[in-house]
Amino acid sequence: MSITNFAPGVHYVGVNDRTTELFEELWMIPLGVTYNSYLIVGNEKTALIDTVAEGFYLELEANIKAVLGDRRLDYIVVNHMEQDHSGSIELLKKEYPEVTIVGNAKTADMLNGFYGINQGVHIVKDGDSLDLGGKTLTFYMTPMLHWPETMMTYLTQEGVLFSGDAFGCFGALAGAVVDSDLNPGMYWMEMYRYYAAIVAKYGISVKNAMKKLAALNLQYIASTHGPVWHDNLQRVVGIYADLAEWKAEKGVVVAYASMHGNTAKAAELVARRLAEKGVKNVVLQNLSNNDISYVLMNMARYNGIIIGGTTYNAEINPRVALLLRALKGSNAQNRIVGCFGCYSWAPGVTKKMMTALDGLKVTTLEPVEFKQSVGADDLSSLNALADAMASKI
Ligand SMILES: Cc1cc2nc3c(=O)[nH]c(=O)nc-3n(C[C@H](O)[C@H](O)[C@H](O)COP(=O)(O)O)c2cc1C
Repeated sequence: MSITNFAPGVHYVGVNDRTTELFEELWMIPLGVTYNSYLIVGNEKTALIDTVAEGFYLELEANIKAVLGDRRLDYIVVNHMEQDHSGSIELLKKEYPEVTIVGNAKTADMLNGFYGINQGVHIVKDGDSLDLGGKTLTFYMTPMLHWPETMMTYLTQEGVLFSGDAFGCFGALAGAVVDSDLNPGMYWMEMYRYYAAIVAKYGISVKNAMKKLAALNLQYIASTHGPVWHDNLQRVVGIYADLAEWKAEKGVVVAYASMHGNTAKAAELVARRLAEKGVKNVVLQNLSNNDISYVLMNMARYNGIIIGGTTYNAEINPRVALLLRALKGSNAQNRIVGCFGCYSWAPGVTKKMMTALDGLKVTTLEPVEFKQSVGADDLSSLNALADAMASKI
């Protein structure tokens, strides 16, 4: 077998994207991203598991043909309809007009809605199988991971779980595909960041999927983004399980936005006090030059969060507001949360900040608000905030 033919009859035919700046036009991907696609060659039939973003079609087609030669492509299995995975279906149908697309009823609705495809679609439901001749694919519905139609496909004979976006991570591949053939070190934080940005809201769906698939004999987890996991399979499952429970290490993320330096100064003072109280994992992040996914990554990793914001035209600083919305949207829980804010003529920003997090299952600390710059009294309040955080995490 070769480095891309990682199990009998299982071929990696995906692509690297090292040119897109923002994944989903939202999240920075300086280490790139992969769009994974897998070709299963059975004794009678062949099946492609997910495709790639449209812009990478020609590379996918070449990868497929390098394996199939003139052989037919019989099925395209669609685990996830997001365009970075479904984007090449239309072009593949032109190349292989007899191909059947396999998905669930929700997939069929999206195939029609996004691409006008409503012929040659085979609908599957939970537990259905497809026999390729010596290769059996079984389909498990795993909705809201992270769209309604997401499902996973299990190849029984080789124990490969094609998991869709679940267990995925940012980071392009450098030649090797399976973790046994590479140093996985760069992918761990990219996995936290991917989860925090894309999956965090759906921790329940992660837990439901894990319960449903618990009895499967997993030799490989082949997601749509990042390496295929084999040697580190249990570690990857453990990371996703911990993140789904919002389990965290002891540490504090201090994230702030400052226009003219006063809030920034307060953030540095809070970080210093946390360190003086023995907190070793302190991360200080300026929201003006940190992609928000890196802040969310640290908030998924550590159990303490302190957010500093200025008043901006009677509202929360827009960058802080965005972070608060993302944190609320990810259904963050099991966290100790504090905030500090500043103003020049109208107090009240910290009340707005804490209200933005209403409903989250988090422990909140007494907020600190100061006028214009940090005075002696403000410093003791900021120290008290840091002391309270240090004692609770
Ligand atoms: C564009 C702009 C809008 C502001 N709007 C308000 C406001 O509506 N109410 C208020 O009390 N202060 C307002 N301020 C003042 C700041 O909130 C205040 O000076 C704060 O200390 C700024 O912190 P910084 O030095 O970290 O930027 C505004 C400042 C700027 C630059």
